[in-house]
Amino acid sequence: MQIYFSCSITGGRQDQPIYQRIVAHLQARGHQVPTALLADAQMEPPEAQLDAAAVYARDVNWVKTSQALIAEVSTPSHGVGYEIALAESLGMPVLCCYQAGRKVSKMITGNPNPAVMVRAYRTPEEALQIVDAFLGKIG
Ligand SMILES: O=c1[nH]c(=O)n([C@H]2C[C@H](O)[C@@H](COP(=O)(O)O)O2)cc1CO
Repeated sequence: MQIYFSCSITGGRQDQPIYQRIVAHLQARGHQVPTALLADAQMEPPEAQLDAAAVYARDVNWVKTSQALIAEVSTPSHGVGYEIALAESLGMPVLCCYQAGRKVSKMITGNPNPAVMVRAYRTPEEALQIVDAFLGKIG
């Protein structure tokens, strides 16, 4: 399926290695990830060439054409929060995962919607297990 992977850019890139692990895991399972480039360590130079309106239109279209959204929310990000709310409003299944011990907005952790799964992980391997559990639930 097509899965929108959402991760912090402007909010900070310190969690980039886990973004890449999650995207590689999804692709290895045969899923299409239109935002795969955003998980890349070298993401910033090409992406920075695009103007804001082009990024917004592209990403909203990618969310709308995806069957699920997976967000890594350890680092607070306006864009990630927006994308989560957009996917939720479209009735899509959403996974928000984050490293245990990180401070995550109560607007994420307090969401009672059963279609929005919020999970903490302790290791990258556990993050991938959570991704698999989410995929198993929606698949
Ligand atoms: O250059 C960009 N390209 C892009 O696709 N985004 C989208 C995808 C990410 O999941 C999310 C990151 O938002 P933020 O930049 O507020 O951390 O927004 C965000 C930016 C920069 O704001």
